[in-house]
Amino acid sequence: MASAFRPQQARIPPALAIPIPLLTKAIGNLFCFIYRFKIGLCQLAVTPDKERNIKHARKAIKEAAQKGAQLVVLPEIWNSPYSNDSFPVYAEDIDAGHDASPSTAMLAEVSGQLKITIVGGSIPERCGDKLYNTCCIFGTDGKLKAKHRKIHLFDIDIPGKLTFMESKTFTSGETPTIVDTDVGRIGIGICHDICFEELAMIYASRGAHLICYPGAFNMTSGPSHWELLQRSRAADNQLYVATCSPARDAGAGYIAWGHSTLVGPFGDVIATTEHDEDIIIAEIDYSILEQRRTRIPLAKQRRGDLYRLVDIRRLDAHCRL
Ligand SMILES: O=C(O)CCC(=O)C(=O)O
Repeated sequence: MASAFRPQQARIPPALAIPIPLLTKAIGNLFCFIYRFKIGLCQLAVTPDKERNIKHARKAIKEAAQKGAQLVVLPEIWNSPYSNDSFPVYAEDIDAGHDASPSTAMLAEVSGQLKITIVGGSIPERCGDKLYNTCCIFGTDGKLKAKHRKIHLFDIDIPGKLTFMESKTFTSGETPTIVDTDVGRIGIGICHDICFEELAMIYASRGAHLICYPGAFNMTSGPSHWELLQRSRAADNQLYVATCSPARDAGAGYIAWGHSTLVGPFGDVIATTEHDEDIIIAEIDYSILEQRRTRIPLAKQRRGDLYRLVDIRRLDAHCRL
């Protein structure tokens, strides 16, 4: 989709056109992350066979890396069917080591082996007597960099259409998560977390370049809200937004909408897909963030004298703030 802001329409003096990208690249290098890279969004078919799901995800991650992706994102709940009956059965104790968590063991192994960053979708996590919907982020050294537990659980009741109560099994996470990686500063949300703009605003105020939302929207809210919310979070906050959904299985109890997408800081859809299995490979260029923020300086224009976002709790920050 074409961006609404075409370079030839810009009113920036020509003399500034070269220094801004150069300057921002230099700043990027200073903070030791890659400024321009490919992202891979693996829209995976998920089955009741956990072992198969893990093997299948591994294969997709390798394929994305072979196609040049330095950051790979997986879907929400990719190792288990999306159902309250399945979550306790498929849950893994992530903190108890690789034997107790074959799904994250695979992510650790493959991220280190391929030297890529992985935003590992989400899996049901068991911690004591609680279950969480948890995303693990792995660095290029294969180490777990951060863990995000879904903050806003998906409880919905639309009579005749969809009733789902995630809170029947999951406990909500208590901390927003922002992490410094080799591919920039990334804020993490899981699916319904995307509906809450305050979370995205906090990430933007803490310098996020990109927000990744593994998500499994459905046939009710998917058509009306999925793309709208991604574009809104990106345009409001002048950053990249990446989403990754499971592929649609029309026979499943919960039918995912699909349509994994990368949105740019202009609110423009850079790459997307339909509902079948797919691997999207697309380019991210952080110099565009500076361009956007310089041309429309929302941060400077914000009226802190009239309204203000209050950051009540400290972020679960795995970055240099
Ligand atoms: O917010 C929505 O409409 C969908 C959210 C969802 O499917 C989820 O959080 O799993």
